[in-house]
Amino acid sequence: MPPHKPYAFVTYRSQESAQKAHFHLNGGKLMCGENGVTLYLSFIDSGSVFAPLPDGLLLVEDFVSAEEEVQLMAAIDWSSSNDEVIAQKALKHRRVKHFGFEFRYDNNNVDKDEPLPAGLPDVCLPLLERCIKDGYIDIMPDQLTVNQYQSGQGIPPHVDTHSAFEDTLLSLSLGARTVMEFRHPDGRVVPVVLPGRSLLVMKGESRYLWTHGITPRKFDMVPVCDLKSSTHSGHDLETNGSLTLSKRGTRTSFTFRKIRPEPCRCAFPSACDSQGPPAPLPPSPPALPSCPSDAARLEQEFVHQVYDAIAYHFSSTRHSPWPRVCHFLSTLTPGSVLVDVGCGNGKYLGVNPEITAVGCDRSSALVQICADRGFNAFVSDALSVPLRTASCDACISIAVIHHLSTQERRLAAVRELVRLLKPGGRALIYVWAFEQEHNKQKSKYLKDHNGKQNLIKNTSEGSQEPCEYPSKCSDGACTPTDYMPVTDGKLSVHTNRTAFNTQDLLVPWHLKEGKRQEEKLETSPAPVFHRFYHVFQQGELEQLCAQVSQVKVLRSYHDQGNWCVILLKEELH
Ligand SMILES: O=C(O)CCC(=O)C(=O)O
Ligand SMILES: [Fe+2]
Ligand SMILES: [Zn+2]
Repeated sequence: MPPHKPYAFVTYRSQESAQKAHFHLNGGKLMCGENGVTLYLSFIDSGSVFAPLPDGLLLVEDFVSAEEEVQLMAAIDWSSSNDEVIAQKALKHRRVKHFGFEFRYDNNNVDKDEPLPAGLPDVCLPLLERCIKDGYIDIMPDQLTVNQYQSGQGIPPHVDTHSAFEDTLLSLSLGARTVMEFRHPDGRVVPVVLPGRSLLVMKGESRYLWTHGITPRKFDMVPVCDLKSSTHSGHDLETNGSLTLSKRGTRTSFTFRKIRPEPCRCAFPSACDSQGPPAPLPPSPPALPSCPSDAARLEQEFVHQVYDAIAYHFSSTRHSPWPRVCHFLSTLTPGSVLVDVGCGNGKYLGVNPEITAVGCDRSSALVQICADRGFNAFVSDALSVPLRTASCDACISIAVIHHLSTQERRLAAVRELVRLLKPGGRALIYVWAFEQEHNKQKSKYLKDHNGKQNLIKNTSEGSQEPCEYPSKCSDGACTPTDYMPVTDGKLSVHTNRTAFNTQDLLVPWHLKEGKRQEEKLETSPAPVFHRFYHVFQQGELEQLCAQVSQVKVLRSYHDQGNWCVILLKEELH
């Protein structure tokens, strides 16, 4: 049982006995004291802990002796603040010192023309020579970053900038054991136990494609065999496959890197800043999905990956909460539990301070932005939210369900929202409307659209993406069949500020990057990403909700280019 955590891990010898325990214990009452407690069980896959290391990753245990460890630690003077000599930064999560070149966390790069006066400390040279002799690296590193983590501190998942450093990264761990997580873009996670005095060599795929990071926490779950001294080898029967907790202490790491003089030419362009962002235009637009796995793939590529890539820019265009959503939130009674499914940057999570608001989003980059703003948010798919049935007084899902690519999945998303609601609870859903003009009123965006300036903007506050009202639709005579996907079955790419002529489409997002990238813009155009949308026709959202049992549509309305419903979950009789 991790200290101060309200849960425990239990390991079973076989899957059958684990299933049996789950069946008999989950939801059961345990009498203790007057009230008793309810047990909730869920399966945790410990498989990843025993997964093979990512390609190109090598862990060399006992790379330095205990004496060398002492010498290396002593060589770092944390009290000095002489920025002329070495760049020292007190980062929120850990202490950092740079030698050779400063690594700048504002642009994630190094000033290659401005070496620091102090090169690598002399004590490092013997062990670097050993690295060359043993074949861990080919060239002598010229940059060193020393990180010091107290128990509970960490470093966010990242790939060391390709254009800044050559292939091989060496990370020497000193002091306390910790766990570093490697994540592949396909979702695989491999925790790697780093004992003190070990050397981690990251090359190839593990360096270029997988992110590495240390989750800030005070205890790690580690295989029992990793706690034994390295002289005791062999996984005996008792401990084979068992996990235990390892308490974190202070860990100091020396990361040695070689500055890269030329742009990176690695074989992983999707993660390579030298080789630009992924193909700006889909070479061949995808077709509407014909099976569930196609649908999931389409959304993965044309929704999830895009939001992760544009998260910061997207968030900077989403600051004002929409008034009618705020009004809904203000009607919730104090103490209500609200979940915002697809919460984006969390702009609705703080609107009503008298309720408990929790957000979730598919994009971990957006969830990170929520966390940075002090909101409760977690990564989750809208089709499977890890919250208990009937646990929420209210749900909102604003501009989310239109990103699902089949009717079944949009229906499943509504069902999932309703599942979360307590009987008597209410849900508010917004989806982007095919009709951008309602009751002869253009959406706010269209009214605001009066100059070239707006043309480069992706969005305006109060409305979704630009769309001029389709002239042939203005009499309301269009039927759904007029707007089926285009000819060859491929999705069409929507041209901003032109009429929708189909309900299923790809909407471009022109990434406007930060200052550093603006400089780059002079030579290369802003990258364009494409998001899948299914824009809803009048009545379609209500029809969808009508298929869900135990819920009724309290109200439906058009708000600034969106169709909206408020649902009420009925009491069971
Ligand atoms: O602490 C470590 O081993 C890794 C540090 C790291 O990833 C970095 O500074 O880029
Ligand atoms: Fe790193
Ligand atoms: Zn690269």
